[in-house]
Amino acid sequence: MQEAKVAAILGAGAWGTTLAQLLRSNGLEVRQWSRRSETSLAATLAEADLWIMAVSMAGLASVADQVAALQLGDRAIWVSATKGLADLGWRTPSQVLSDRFPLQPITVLSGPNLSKEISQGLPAATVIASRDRHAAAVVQQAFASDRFRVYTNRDPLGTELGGALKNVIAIAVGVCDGLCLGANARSALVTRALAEILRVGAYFGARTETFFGLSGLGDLLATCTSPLSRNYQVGFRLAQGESLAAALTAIAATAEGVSTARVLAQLASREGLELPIAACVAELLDNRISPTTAIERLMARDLKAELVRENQNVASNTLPLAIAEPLAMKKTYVLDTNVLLHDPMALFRFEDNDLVIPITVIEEIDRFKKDLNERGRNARQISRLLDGFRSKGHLIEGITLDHGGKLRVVMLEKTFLEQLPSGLIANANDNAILAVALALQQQNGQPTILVTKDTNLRIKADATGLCAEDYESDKIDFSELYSGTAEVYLAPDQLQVFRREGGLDLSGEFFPNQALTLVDETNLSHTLLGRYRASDRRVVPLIQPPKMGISRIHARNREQQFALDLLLDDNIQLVTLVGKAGTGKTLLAVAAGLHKVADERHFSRLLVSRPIFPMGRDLGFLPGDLQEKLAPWMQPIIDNLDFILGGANNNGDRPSNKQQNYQDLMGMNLLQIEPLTYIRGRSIPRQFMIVDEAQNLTPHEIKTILTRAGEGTKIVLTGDAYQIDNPYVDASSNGLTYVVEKFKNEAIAGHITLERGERSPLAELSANLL
Ligand SMILES: NC(=O)C1=CN([C@@H]2O[C@H](COP(=O)(O)OP(=O)(O)OC[C@H]3O[C@@H](n4cnc5c(N)ncnc54)[C@H](O)[C@@H]3O)[C@@H](O)[C@H]2O)C=CC1
Ligand SMILES: O=C(CO)COP(=O)(O)O
Repeated sequence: MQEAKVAAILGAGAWGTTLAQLLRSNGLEVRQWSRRSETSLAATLAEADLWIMAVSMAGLASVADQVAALQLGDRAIWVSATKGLADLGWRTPSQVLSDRFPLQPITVLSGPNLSKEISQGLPAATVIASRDRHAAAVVQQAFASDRFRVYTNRDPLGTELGGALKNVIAIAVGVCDGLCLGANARSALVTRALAEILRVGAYFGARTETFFGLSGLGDLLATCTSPLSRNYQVGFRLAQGESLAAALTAIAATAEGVSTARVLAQLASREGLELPIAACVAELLDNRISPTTAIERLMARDLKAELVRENQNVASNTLPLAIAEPLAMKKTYVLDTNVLLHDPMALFRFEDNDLVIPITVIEEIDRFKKDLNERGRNARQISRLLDGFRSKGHLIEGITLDHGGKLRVVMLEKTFLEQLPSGLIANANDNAILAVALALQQQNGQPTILVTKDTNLRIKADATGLCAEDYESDKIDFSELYSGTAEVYLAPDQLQVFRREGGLDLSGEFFPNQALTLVDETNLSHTLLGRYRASDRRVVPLIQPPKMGISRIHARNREQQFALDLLLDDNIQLVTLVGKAGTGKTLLAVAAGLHKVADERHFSRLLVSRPIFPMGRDLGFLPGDLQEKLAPWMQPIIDNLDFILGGANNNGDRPSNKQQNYQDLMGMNLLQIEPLTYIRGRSIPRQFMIVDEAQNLTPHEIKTILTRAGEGTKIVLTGDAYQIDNPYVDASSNGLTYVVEKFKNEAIAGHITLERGERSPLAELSANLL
């Protein structure tokens, strides 16, 4: 891990100065700039490892523009320490930065951090949030000390929203305290404010959990309970009868809540979000209501329930009980054919909401019921389920599902089609489904949502004013996918113990078989590699491949070493390798499989398979026998086998005497290469099975394969979640992603995400850019 040595801080107010103090005491060279300083912006930023933005929101975009104009390259890591929300486009500070510096790593620093306490040396904790784990770790190291505890987080958006929104609430609480309304009122205000913050977070797509962390609840508590908060002081002074201008002059510093309240009021009125506290604060700041009226208005709101389940289609069982306004009404979800064909159990995943299946969907499902593939099986399962429901009543009238929602089949009426915009052809099935959903929306008192995996139908729905959603109940947040690796910082003597004793007890929280890089905390370039053994909570060394390599293949980077370790361990029955093209995932899997089958004879056969989805345009009719027809799809596997068996070394050089070829191995029954379709339905004992391109499978299809594993079989799933040819899955909903998440707690499974391309600089750049 790179270590930050020089930091440039933009902004010389209370926060910028405190951050400079923290970094200097950690031994970093710190340069500070403000709009009034003599040193130039360019000189401040040049060669610095960290660029820290600590100016007020009002100045952030213009300072960022000045930096961008300097064109200083994209090496430095940005740290955004500003807490606010831009009035144009409701952008957060880090989003304003990433608009201008798309190639630079961007991190957010936010938490309960009243600068005065920190500058006095009192203990505090904060969060460094970033999608870029490496950048977050560098910034974490730079700031962390025995009085400033730094946590990382992967939700910069939620982290920033928590920091920006609590400023508005601090003004409200300042008013409440200024009016001497007591502790009960203050607690009620802060708690209901959290509901408001959650609502804004949900609107922007931030993670709910983040708002219960340091940058959310933590900062809310700090700012709403300390008179050191400038925002709180503004509210307090307003309650005393001071004007806003007088209050701001008195505090002589930035109170971001003033502009953020106005931005939120705008957001609430334009987007229909219910943000009563922010709206009252905005009116109060603009002198449109008095402090007393603001409080009265909040108290006089409609009576309602406190806790509600978020009624959402999206993995709702994983959402905590959210403190949110009741969504009062049930929703009607109209299901498209592809949703049911993708997951017949979708019928049970919409909680107590009502479900509608247009008759066109039933007709479409009927067409697939004879298919001998996954889709056919799902079609038959839906028919069986619906047939079973008939015992509960007439489907046309609606039957009540176990969760309390109603399910009904709706006929297509002529009048429905007549309501479609004239540009849409009335006899297309998609449009018939759209017509039913639109008609229900008009008839229904409750919100109506079309659920479809067809992007174009969602666009059409949008264009006709109908709300549409993807079906997401089996989606995993791909950006949050478990990587299988972690870094652990240890004292030098612990590393010595690990080396000497072949293992070390570890106290942290790790997943079984997680690959660990043990870093010497006194010398970050000194590292050792190991794997976490959950049974006795120890990190143990990786399996050492023979000097000759595995089928003459050598790991070229750390992730490949981790992958080989999992592939070579016979106790691990399921290995998942995710990585873009050129990271070596298939090559390593095939090399390990050949080694295990041909050299160690641990498995009776290497079975390599991939689902058949044409890349790009379908090749159409192909001449030849079955093997010849399938050759284009299986060729990438054959290329890997040729590479290994041809004896090529990692540099592509081949020795003159050619080794066995893959046909010899097939002749000896040690190797089988088959499309996945032929493998279903079999039991697969004592085989080393590789399913390549597993990202093209649905979760259900992968389940079918894994449940076929016989005694002594090892299954390796490889794939690239960004290269999906199956139109009904995406990076988050495909079977490979699903398996990685579902198996991460299991001792018989291991996963590695390979990031580094090893094919060629061109292949690496193309995989990243295109
Ligand atoms: N003071 C604190 O305890 C903390 C503050 N923050 C955030 O850090 C940011 C800065 O806060 P403070 O340093 O406390 O405020 P401050 O009022 O003490 O300093 C503001 C800084 O921003 C600069 N600035 C303001 N308007 C500008 C413009 N139009 N163009 C260029 N520069 C401009 C000022 O020159 C000054 O350097 C705010 O977003 C605040 O919410 C975050 C955590 C803690
Ligand atoms: O963000 C802060 C504490 O975390 C500082 O709050 P004030 O800007 O209200 O002083």
